[in-house]
Amino acid sequence: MAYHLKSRIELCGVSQTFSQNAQQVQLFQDLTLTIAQGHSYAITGPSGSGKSSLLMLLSGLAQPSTGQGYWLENDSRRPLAGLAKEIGYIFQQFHLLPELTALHNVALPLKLRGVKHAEQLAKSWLDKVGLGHRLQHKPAQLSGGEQQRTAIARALVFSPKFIFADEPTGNLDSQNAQDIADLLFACCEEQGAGLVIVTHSELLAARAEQIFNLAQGHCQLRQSKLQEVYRA
Ligand SMILES: Nc1ncnc2c1ncn2[C@@H]1O[C@H](COP(=O)(O)OP(=O)(O)OP(=O)(O)O)[C@@H](O)[C@H]1O
Repeated sequence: MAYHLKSRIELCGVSQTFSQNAQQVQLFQDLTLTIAQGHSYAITGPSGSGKSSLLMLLSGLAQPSTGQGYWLENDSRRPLAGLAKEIGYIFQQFHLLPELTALHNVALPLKLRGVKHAEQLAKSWLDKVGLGHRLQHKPAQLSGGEQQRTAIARALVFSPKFIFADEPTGNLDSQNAQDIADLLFACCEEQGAGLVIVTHSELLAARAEQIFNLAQGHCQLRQSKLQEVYRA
């Protein structure tokens, strides 16, 4: 795939500060990072170092305290907030809609995009994540791992350009974890999605083309199998 055809996400000189108990906590400062469609990335680091917060910034779901995030496509450079319809996000806490069945949770992003046969497609994705027998169950009637797999099906069902996954295998046994990792990396390799995974699992991180480590406010490239280097 040619360099200029890929969408990219750039964070330029980004800082994130939170107010906690009347104190300012700075998670990271002057962070610059680029990710590209069709490639896979893992973010590792100690608990509380800001990995989930960084994922929210990269996806445009949160705004940095200072600095800018951009979405570059062809010759255009747009604010990251405009990326919302193009991304699949797997939240650490799943965020399934409690009143909807698994089938309707997964069909919802398709319906919002006006896709025909949304429920049929949603069913095929629930089959892929091994939940073909849980279509009519609501989130409260599903185990933690089943909720996680439903959330993964919901994030992948509309072939997003970028997939952001916060601890996507955290609640799964080793066989399910491997199956879900296979599915995520297949979306990256076969459908050309960009994939960013936050994980404590070295096994999962090792499958990504680049591994970043976030610690004490700094994000360092730990390992790279990429030929092309993207710079913000
Ligand atoms: N909206 C917010 N308001 C205030 N503090 C926040 C907010 N979001 C995150 N934080 C704080 O930022 C720090 C980093 O949180 P974050 O969830 O990004 O870390 P993490 O590296 O993903 O952790 P873990 O590996 O335990 O999931 C935590 O101390 C958290 O309390």
